[in-house]
Amino acid sequence: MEKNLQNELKKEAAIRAAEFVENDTVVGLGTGSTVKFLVDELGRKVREENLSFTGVTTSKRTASQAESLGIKIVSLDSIPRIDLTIDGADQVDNNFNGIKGGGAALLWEKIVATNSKKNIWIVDQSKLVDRIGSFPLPVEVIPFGALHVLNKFEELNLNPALRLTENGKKVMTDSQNYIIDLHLNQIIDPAKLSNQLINTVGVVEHGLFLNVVDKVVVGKKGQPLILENPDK
Ligand SMILES: O=C[C@H](O)[C@H](O)[C@H](O)COP(=O)(O)O
Repeated sequence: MEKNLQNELKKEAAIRAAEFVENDTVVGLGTGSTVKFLVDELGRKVREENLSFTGVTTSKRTASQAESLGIKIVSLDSIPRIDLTIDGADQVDNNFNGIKGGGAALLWEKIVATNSKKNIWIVDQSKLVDRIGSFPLPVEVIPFGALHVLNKFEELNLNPALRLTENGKKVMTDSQNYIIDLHLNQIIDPAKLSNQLINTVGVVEHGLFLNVVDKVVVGKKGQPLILENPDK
């Protein structure tokens, strides 16, 4: 999909999802280019429509954008619950399984998501797929011994690659860990892979988000589509 159109559709989904944010609630704010549009829109609503909510963020990037727009941000441990989290995703299948972490924020995103009463994802239509996996699956690993974890993944034919910045430095997450991307093409059994990964010593978390999302707002030509997860 052409970049400008994709951005337009991301923005459309984000603006539609912002309507789900209610006054006096605690809202988890995800990370990424789609969420950036969401945070802009929520900032506008705070300024122009007196929207009042408390935000919990899933990355330092989102926290600084939100605060610069006048959105009140608190730490996760200072609140008893999150009412709703809105986040992006890299791919979503028909069973509402998703891959997240393209922006290296998967660990905080999963912690915030699993402590939220409701989760909404905002995506453009190009991210809806029959089977997830053509987007590389991010795995967050502890730096100590990371190359041994990489070798184990290699032996399991998971096609791992340590994520590097454009300057060739290792990407560091907000928790100071590394990211290994698994180039799998397709994931036949997401639950099995999820168990396998999380049981590998050195792995902190992975980007398979299974049975997490309640609603997906899809930006598509015409008007956004809202998909409800029947299993939630
Ligand atoms: O780590 C990043 C997150 O999981 C993002 O939500 C995901 O990568 C989607 O990002 P974007 O909205 O930039 O496509």
